[in-house]
Amino acid sequence: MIQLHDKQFVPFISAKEINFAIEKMVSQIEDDFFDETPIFIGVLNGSFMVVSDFLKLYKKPCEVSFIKLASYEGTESTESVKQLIGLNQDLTGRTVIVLEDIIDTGNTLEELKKLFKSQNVKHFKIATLFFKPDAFKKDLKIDYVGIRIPNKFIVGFGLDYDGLGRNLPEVYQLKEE
Ligand SMILES: O=P(O)(O)OC[C@H]1O[C@H](OP(=O)(O)OP(=O)(O)O)[C@H](O)[C@@H]1O
Ligand SMILES: Nc1nc2[nH]cnc2c(=O)[nH]1
Repeated sequence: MIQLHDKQFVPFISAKEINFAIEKMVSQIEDDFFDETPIFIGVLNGSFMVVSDFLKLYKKPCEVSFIKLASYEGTESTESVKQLIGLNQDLTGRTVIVLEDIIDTGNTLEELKKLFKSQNVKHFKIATLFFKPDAFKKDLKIDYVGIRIPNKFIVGFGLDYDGLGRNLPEVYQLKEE
């Protein structure tokens, strides 16, 4: 068990399971886009670890860039997604694959779809390491999912609780009171 600020968390997903899920996503995307040079877009802050591990395993030509969006405060979604750093690159005609650490309510995903709609890309795909199907409220497609998880707050592997926990190499779940 670990303590971050006022809350306790229990081990949930090991580093090995995470690596296995990322390997699976890499091989699906390599197969689907073997004749393209995709540009992977990480959504900061949370995605930095999944982007890093994903790219180390991706063996075909590719590019990477980041945008910064945020909606979560404490352990709750705020419903309003703020764009803190935008796109600074022409994506016309490109294959764009967004890499997310987690899709929860889908508010961030909806904002991402809006953001990229006007960009005239060739393909636009969404890949997420973690997905909470029971929290997802949108009628939007998610193209690649690493691990489906229950609707409970998690930390580690890039995900934080009020700033702490992003550096943990495995994932922990909020302990029931
Ligand atoms: O589906 P949603 O309910 O929108 O949740 C998903 C978003 O929540 C997290 O970001 P957060 O807003 O916590 O910002 P951070 O990445 O800087 O921690 C995560 O990185 C996703 O972008
Ligand atoms: N740390 C963290 N951030 C999130 N953003 C959306 N869902 C979550 C979650 O379960 N944990």
